[in-house]
Amino acid sequence: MLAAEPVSDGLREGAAVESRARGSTHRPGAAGPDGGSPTGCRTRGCLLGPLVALHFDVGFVEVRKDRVASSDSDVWLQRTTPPDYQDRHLTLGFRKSLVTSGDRVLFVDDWIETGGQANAAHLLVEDAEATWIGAATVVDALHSNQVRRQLNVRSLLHVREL
Ligand SMILES: O=P(O)(O)OC[C@H]1O[C@H](OP(=O)(O)OP(=O)(O)O)[C@H](O)[C@@H]1O
Repeated sequence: MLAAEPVSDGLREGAAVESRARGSTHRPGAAGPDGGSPTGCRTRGCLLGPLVALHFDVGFVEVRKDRVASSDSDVWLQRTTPPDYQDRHLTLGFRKSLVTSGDRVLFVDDWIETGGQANAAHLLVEDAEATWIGAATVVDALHSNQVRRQLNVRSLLHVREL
């Protein structure tokens, strides 16, 4: 869906600035059309996710990173990532009640590099017995084609274009 949109100069420039800010190897942060629920990793993913959700008039669910246990009694689904681009093992999660078996989920983020966070989100969607549509990112910096295929990643730009 995002890949069908023309890439504006502003978007390309924004991604390039982000790339420079993080160094040449890194980047800038989940979501669903057609009745699906966009999900988004804070913080950048949480800027993009709601915009995509508004565009498709569907719900948005934030994927929280390393959530601090709160006082509420809600049940959370949580998964720990494999090492991400910063070699971190992050615990990602969302309230169980927010994603259910009838939902179709598109993961929206600004950047994907190892695919660690998107992979954890994929497992969370499976835990919720919902359907994973794929991952839509602004920049694809994946090194592995296997991850791209497995998670059905679609991006506006490849990191080589920055
Ligand atoms: O493919 P991976 O290796 O998992 O990396 C991708 C993630 O890394 C960045 O988020 P970051 O953790 O830097 O936080 P941010 O969302 O606050 O930018 C990016 O926004 C993705 O969420």
